[in-house]
Amino acid sequence: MSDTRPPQILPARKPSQHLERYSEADIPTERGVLRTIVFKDRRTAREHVALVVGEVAGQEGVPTRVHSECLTSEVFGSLKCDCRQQFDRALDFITQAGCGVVLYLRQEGRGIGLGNKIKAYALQAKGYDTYEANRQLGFQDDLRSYDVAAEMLRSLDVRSVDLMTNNPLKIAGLVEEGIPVRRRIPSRTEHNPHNVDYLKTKRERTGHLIELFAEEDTEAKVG
Ligand SMILES: Nc1nc2c(ncn2[C@@H]2O[C@H](COP(=O)(O)OP(=O)(O)OP(=O)(O)O)[C@@H](O)[C@H]2O)c(=O)[nH]1
Ligand SMILES: [Zn+2]
Repeated sequence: MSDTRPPQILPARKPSQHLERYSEADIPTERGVLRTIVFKDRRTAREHVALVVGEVAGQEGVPTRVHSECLTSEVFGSLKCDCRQQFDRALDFITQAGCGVVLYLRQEGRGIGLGNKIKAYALQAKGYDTYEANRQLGFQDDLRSYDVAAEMLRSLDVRSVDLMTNNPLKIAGLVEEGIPVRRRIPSRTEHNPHNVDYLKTKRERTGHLIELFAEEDTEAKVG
């Protein structure tokens, strides 16, 4: 039977006046070479980064992670969240596939900033969960937006993405900004005594599609 639905017309988008593609270079890393492209947001002066492997321009279904900065886990080794694991998994994936993009967005603490995230952690130590702590500080649960990510992907001429995430709101956010998401690649997360409540809260309150694995499971599988 023929499809009688009208063709889907996507709104024409003007090139961004806010985002400048500022600099790029190849960086050798322990996983291989990452093409590193820095974008500057003129509104906020924030520098966002695209890490690119292989040829992504004009491609459909490019393996992509849209990652939000988490200094505490990525640099300090905090066990309170799963951000570093997700970031490492994404870099593993694109370097092993020989193709893909990891966007590193400077929206620390789901957009509230580092200082406020640490205030939220202090409240969590008193028993508030991750979202209640944000509310206590006068913030919404999640202040992130995906317009910058969409602009970066358009600048790279990525046509559609296979998105590495467990967060349905992230998929919806990108689609809303005009980036077709062909499918979701689940991001495996191991829990520990410090992050298990955080992960369960994300699953219950914002519908994160998290399958919880104990660290021992992974060790058993890897070992
Ligand atoms: N405000 C606040 N931010 C947190 C907390 N724990 C982690 N974050 C931040 O949450 C963000 C996590 O972002 P993502 O890695 O994109 O994770 P996500 O939205 O859960 O989705 P996926 O990882 O894609 O499944 C980072 O910016 C962290 O700094 C917390 O307890 N409070
Ligand atoms: Zn984190």
